Amino acid sequence: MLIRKLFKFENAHIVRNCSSERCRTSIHGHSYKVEVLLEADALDNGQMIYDFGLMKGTIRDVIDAFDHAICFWDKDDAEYIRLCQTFSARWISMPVSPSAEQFARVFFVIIDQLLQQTMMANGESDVRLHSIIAHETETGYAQAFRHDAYNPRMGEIKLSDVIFSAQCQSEWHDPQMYEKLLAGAQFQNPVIPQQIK
Ligand SMILES: Nc1nc2c(c(=O)[nH]1)N=C([C@H](O)[C@H](O)COP(=O)(O)OP(=O)(O)OP(=O)(O)O)CN2
Repeated sequence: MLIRKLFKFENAHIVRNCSSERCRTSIHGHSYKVEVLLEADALDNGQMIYDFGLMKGTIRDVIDAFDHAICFWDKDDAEYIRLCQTFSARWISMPVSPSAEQFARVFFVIIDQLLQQTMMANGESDVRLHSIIAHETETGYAQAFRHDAYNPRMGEIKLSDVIFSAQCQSEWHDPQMYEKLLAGAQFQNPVIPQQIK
């Protein structure tokens, strides 16, 4: 079974080398919608795949870091990158260009690792990330599945190569969250008392 939770953020970018002239030559923004799809073959103690409320912890934090931020490809022009970092407190450096396709892949890799390092505490047995859908506009989206996220032909995404500005990190519930993710630390879901056994 699949469940889906929708997140939203506003973000600015430029996508180098693409066919659409406006897109490759001018900084512009989108109201993104990101769908996180989880799957499992069993239910937890609340008879859910994964409580939607749990997705409002580290998963929401990491997506919300992109809100009101500018994203750039770390291979972009050095002067452009310097100016982004100078004039925007909120920026994210990515190892791939910020197309809808790559946003979907980047979110997949980060959220997949977050889930792997999360200590489940309510009977979730095999919850796993199914896919990420990144809607760039009302009419266009990209959906990344596991084989896309880790496909070297689409560019390797190492977690350590996704860099969040200090301002982006400061608004997380735990500003050290990404450092902990990189270090392999565990994230503990809340343990709740069972009302009916
Ligand atoms: N496959 C992709 N194609 C395009 C992407 C992308 O990320 N993946 N991105 C862009 C631009 O960012 C552009 O702003 C969005 O393109 P488009 O859908 O053409 O935007 P419109 O606002 O013109 O959409 P309409 O709903 O058709 O008016 C380009 N392509």
